[in-house]
Amino acid sequence: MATLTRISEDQLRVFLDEYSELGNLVGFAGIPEGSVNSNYRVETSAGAYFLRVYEEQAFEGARNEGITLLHLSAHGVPCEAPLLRNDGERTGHIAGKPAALFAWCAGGMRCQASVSTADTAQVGAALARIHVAGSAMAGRTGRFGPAELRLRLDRIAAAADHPTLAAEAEPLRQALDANEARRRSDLPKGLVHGDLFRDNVLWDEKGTIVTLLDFESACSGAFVFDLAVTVLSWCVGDALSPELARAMVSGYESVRPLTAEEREGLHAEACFASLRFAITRITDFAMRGDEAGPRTIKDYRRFILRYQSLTAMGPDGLSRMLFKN
Ligand SMILES: Nc1ncnc2c1ncn2[C@@H]1O[C@H](COP(=O)(O)OP(=O)(O)OP(=O)(O)O)[C@@H](O)[C@H]1O
Ligand SMILES: N[C@@H](CCO)C(=O)O
Repeated sequence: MATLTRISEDQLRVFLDEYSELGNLVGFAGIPEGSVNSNYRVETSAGAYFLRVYEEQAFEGARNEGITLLHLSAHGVPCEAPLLRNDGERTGHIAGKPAALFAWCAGGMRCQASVSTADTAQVGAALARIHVAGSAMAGRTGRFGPAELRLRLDRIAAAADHPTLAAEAEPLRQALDANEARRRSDLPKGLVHGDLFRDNVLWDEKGTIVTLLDFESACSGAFVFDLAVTVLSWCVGDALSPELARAMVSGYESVRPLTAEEREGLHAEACFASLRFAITRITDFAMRGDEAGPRTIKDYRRFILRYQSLTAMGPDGLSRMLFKN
């Protein structure tokens, strides 16, 4: 989340000493994007780097992200593994927190207005590549399952200083409970990214994906849940765009065709994804103060609207929108 952990130059020098061939430290600055971790751009005489200080994960969780990235990048997924340290690890510590250093990836993010069907097709195909490449990996259990979301709802309901937010808790809880009863348990599962939003994909000037970012939420889950997250984050301007969403699904299926069960299960997974992000945006953005300095605030109400529009559309409406047959 921007720069919750402030690091000193001395701490950074000690951290960088654990790597070879990084040259001398030239400068560093916090990055305002991101909601969870403290991120820095670090410049040395050898080049630019991205430093991620993990705010919500113990060392093993952070290390696991590095191992996942190493596996995926070796299997054709456009992503960067953290740099190798002198101790043979890819994760270390700074300011008492787990931390990893990545090559700085030049590339731009898409704003929603500029997203094209060619883009969503590419993102869909890249997501499917993660699913295919990660199918052999034993992903860890996710941190945003229904049980964890209910705990967050308890915190929201108890937020006496945020009465408007507290009032959102009960309807969200009822929606979550009703939707849980509809989710299929027989969907194909494996490693999912879990958070492939527009700010987690960098593009070059020719319109090709440079890298996928932020595998911190990567875990074991239903592939079609991940597809639902990605459709909802890339294909909604004022409303879900049939063209963008169809292109994303067909890009996905060009690499990994969906099963009949996945097509049927997509609506309940999309509703769950909408509730997941509505709830975490309340706890991670709306309920947080400005202790992390300037940062992007993401509006939870946009995901409540997505949930309402999916409910109005129903499973058949979503299928008609996404699938030709
Ligand atoms: N290797 C990299 N090179 C260049 N920029 C990067 C790199 N990794 C991340 N960034 C930039 O930093 C931003 C925040 O990174 P990231 O998404 O990993 O943070 P986060 O705190 O986990 O945020 P969130 O979970 O909200 O996506 C990205 O949106 C991107 O702009
Ligand atoms: N990508 C998430 C934040 C990090 O999980 C969101 O847009 O709510």
